[in-house]
Amino acid sequence: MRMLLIHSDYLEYEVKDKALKKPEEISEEQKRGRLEEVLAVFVSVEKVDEQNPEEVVEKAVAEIKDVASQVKAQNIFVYPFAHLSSELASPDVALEILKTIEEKLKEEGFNVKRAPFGYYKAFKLSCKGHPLAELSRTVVPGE
Ligand SMILES: Nc1ncnc2c1ncn2[C@@H]1O[C@H](COS(=O)(=O)NC(=O)[C@@H](N)CO)[C@@H](O)[C@H]1O
Repeated sequence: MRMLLIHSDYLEYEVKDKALKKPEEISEEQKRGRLEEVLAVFVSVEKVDEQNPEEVVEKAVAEIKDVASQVKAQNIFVYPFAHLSSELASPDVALEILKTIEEKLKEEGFNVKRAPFGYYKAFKLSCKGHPLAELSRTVVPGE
């Protein structure tokens, strides 16, 4: 799994068209979203993650918690992003992993939104620009 973490003044998105034949079913409310003072986490779930989804979720949540505590972010945006890797996991596996990351972060007390899966989306992001505002993390099962 590859993650790009951007500490931002805000992240907002608007769903446009379907990017998969069968994208995640979403409500009218989920077609737009915005969070302020947010740690935006762009996530590419990779083929290798299919070997042990539970482990990779655990590692990803630990990394996100670590960065969130460093930048003092309580709001987290989990954003599916298929452009950080050329070895993508299947959509079904990727969606399940992203949903579980969202759930675990909520259990940890964070205010979490997850952007809809399988859609082209317009988004606006305002990176804060401090030294820890742009970070990347890679987690894989087994190592
Ligand atoms: N492995 C993945 N990790 C993260 N997001 C994914 C993954 N696979 C699919 N998605 C989601 O599905 C959308 C489309 O995925 S995609 O791989 O780019 N596929 C396409 O664009 C298809 N139109 C052609 O393959 C992405 O924008 C993202 O929302």
